[in-house]
Order: sequence, then C-alpha cells, then structure tokens
Amino acid sequence: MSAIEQVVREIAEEMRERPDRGDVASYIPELARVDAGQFGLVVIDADDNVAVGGDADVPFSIQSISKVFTLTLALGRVGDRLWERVGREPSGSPFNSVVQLEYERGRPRNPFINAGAIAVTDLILSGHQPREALGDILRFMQFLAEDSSIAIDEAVAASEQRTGFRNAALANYMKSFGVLDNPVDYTLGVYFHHCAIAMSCRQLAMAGRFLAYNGRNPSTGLSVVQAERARRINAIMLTCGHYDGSGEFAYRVGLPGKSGVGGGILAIAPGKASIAVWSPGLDANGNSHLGRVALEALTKRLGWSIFGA
Ligand SMILES: NC(=O)CC[C@H](N)C(=O)O
Repeated sequence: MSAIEQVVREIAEEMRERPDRGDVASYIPELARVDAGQFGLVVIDADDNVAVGGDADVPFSIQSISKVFTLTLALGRVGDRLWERVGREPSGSPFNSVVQLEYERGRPRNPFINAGAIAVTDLILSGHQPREALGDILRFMQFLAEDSSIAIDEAVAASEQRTGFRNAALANYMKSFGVLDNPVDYTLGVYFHHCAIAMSCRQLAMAGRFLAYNGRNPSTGLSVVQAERARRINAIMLTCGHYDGSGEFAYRVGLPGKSGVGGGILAIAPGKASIAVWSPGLDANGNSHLGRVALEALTKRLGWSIFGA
C-alpha cells in the first residue's frame, strides 16, 4: 500500500469515530434528509493512482462545488470578458449574502458566492435554451470525470427551486442593474439544477484533475484549459472557495478548495493531487466540518500545504 493510500484510510477511519459532525443543511429540505454519519475521501495523484477511504462511491449533492466547473466553462465561452460582470475578491460575507450587491451596483464580488455563480450561469445560458445550457454543464462534468453516469438529482433541484427565495432575490436584484441578460427564471432554473448534480468523491476527484496538473487531464494528456487559467481558478478557490471561512481554510489546510452545502469539498494540491472529501455536517459558514478537519490532517501528514511544511 502506498503512503497516500495509508494516510487516506487512516483518516477515513478516524473521521468515522468523531462525534463532532456539524449539522446538515436544512434550508434545502431535500438535503436535510441526508445521513450525517457518512464520510468519504478520495485522492488521485499525478500518476492517476486513486486512493479511497470510507464512502468514496456514494453520490452526494455537489451544490456550490459546481461553481468551479461553471466558471471554467464560462471562461471558455466568453474569456476574460467574464470579469466585467463578476469580481475576484473575497466577500467576507456568507454565500447567500445580499448586502454587497447594492454598494457595488449589482456586480458580485466573486464567482463562488451565490450572486456571482448566478451571474456566471447567466453567461453560459446566453443564446441557449435552459435545457441546452444544463446539458452542456452536465456533459462537461461527465467528460472531466470520464463517467457518463453522472446525473442531476431532480428531487434536490425541485426542493431548492421551491424554497430558493434568497437566490431569487439575488437574481432579481442583479437583473435590475442589467447584470443578467436572460429571464431570471431561466438563469435560476439552470443554477438550481447544476447545484443539484450528484457525484461521488471518486467522480469529483476525477473531475478536478485538470486543476492539479496545469490544465491537463493526466490520463489522456489532453488539455482542458491552459495552464494559466487553471492556476488562476486555483487562486480564486484559495481566496473565495469557502466564503467567509476562506481564510480559516487556507490557514488550516493550505490548499485551494471549493465547498458545497451538500458537505463536499474539492481540494487541489498543485502538481500533486486532486482531492475530494465528503461529510454532510456543516460548520457555521456552511462548509463541511469534518471535510475540513480531514483535509487539515491529510495536508499535514503528507506535507502538501502550498505554504510549506
Ligand atoms: N454554498 C452552497 O453550496 C450553496 C448552493 C445552494 N444551491 C444555494 O444556492 O444556496
């Protein structure tokens, strides 16, 4: 067994025993039903070796982790013009905060808070039907993960569509400033559905590989994005990927990472590994509690923090 496999298994066992599991998201009713006792961890290294621990193959709702992939797709479509619509500074506010939008004339702080991700989704949608845009996003995930079985959990999407009043407020407010081009219902429909994509840790770590290896898929050698773009997406994950918990995540884990309220985190050790962890219980910022604890243990034991040992 490799050193990485050993560490991944140890951590999965340690996390299974932990009593402090955080609380599952309850504002999306369908997510409130998920068993908080689950834990999964997958690490894929530069040689495409896959180390798995715990519930590595159980699909979960990726939620805001999808924002990394919609950003990648939108940058591919419109290039750096995207940054006219959305900033790239940390918000220091909760993921669904409304307050900054008025001060900054409807331009969201970054693509990973809800407002920013809704604006990015609107760019992907432009000129397409919602169904086509969603198909493009889903096919991109399947292509990156090399797994055509990845699907949208329609129950989660419907659950959020019924209760997503805050997101509707954000979208309408941005629309009033002309930041969204498409009908608000269309943009929100695509946003709720891409957040409801269900993936396992194994699939998610597969999908994240291009960010760890200079924009390339290590198994095919094919370039997904240019190295510069991968580096920049990692930078935004580091500074904005955990909302107002981004500083704490950088301090403790020391890797670019993106969390979702389904309890997943995608973390990137540049040149070394693509990592996915899942534990449904969240901390006060809406980030996976044990996911962060596990990643802190992993980077410490393997010496993988980008800031040094
Ligand atoms: N942080 C998250 O994962 C939030 C995503 C969720 N779909 C929302 O819009 O509220």
